[in-house]
Amino acid sequence: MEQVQVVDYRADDAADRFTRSLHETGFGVLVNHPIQQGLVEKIYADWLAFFDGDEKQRYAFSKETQDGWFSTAVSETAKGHTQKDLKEYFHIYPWGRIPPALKADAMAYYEQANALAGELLSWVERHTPAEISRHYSEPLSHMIEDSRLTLLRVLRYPPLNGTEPPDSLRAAAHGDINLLTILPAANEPGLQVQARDGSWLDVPGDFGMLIVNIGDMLQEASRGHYPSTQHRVVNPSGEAATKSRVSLPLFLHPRPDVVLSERYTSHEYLTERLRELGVKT
Ligand SMILES: O=C(O)CCC(=O)C(=O)O
Ligand SMILES: [Fe+2]
Repeated sequence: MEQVQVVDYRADDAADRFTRSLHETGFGVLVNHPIQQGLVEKIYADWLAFFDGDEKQRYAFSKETQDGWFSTAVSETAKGHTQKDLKEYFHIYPWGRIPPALKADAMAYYEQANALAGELLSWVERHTPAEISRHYSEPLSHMIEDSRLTLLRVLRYPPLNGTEPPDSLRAAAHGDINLLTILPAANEPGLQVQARDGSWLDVPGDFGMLIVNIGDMLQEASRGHYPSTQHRVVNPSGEAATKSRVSLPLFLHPRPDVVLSERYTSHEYLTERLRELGVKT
């Protein structure tokens, strides 16, 4: 496949190069973007401490609302896989439960990332061929306006101790469900994307970069023009296996009533996929 491009957000041709990378690989990476790296690093440090402590026990996730802490025992099994991922995570919604001491920074980040996402969606829209975009039921950036479902996930992949089931990965190969995902580079490597020939390539992820990928809902709405590419997080070995990995994806979700295609509204699509993941009844 073509390479995932690293694009300077401030360049004149940024929108063009970035959306071409999304079209060709499902991924694009930004540097010199407006998200504050200091805020990201503070969130990483504070949440690593949270996951190391006991307070998380009071935030067990709700199947109904999907907010709160998902322990390693309940974490997702990627579609088509049998082993659970080696991860725990916390789902943050502006209306949801969140430890009070962590709330202000998380909300500040949510606002910044959501604002940037709106702009990136308008880049995506502007660079969609007319024969595709005429099928969008509304402008893409409208689809996320006032959405209560856009989700900030703080992920913690614990150190490995050698007792992990064989074949289990930090995150098994999967496509994201939502429209677009915005992901600051994690504190440790491991994220890979699948090429058309089936091989796995490292996603550029120097500290400070911002990784963006297409989700299944945008693939559905764009009739495949923007592909939702399989990606995964591989297990570290040696010294790196003793370290936790933390990452912070924002999953942009449309309002539930948004029509994605003739087959699906966004609500129908999400419900079907959460059932498959085993986190909803
Ligand atoms: O942790 C990462 O780098 C990626 C996480 C991811 O792909 C996901 O949670 O959907
Ligand atoms: Fe993902």
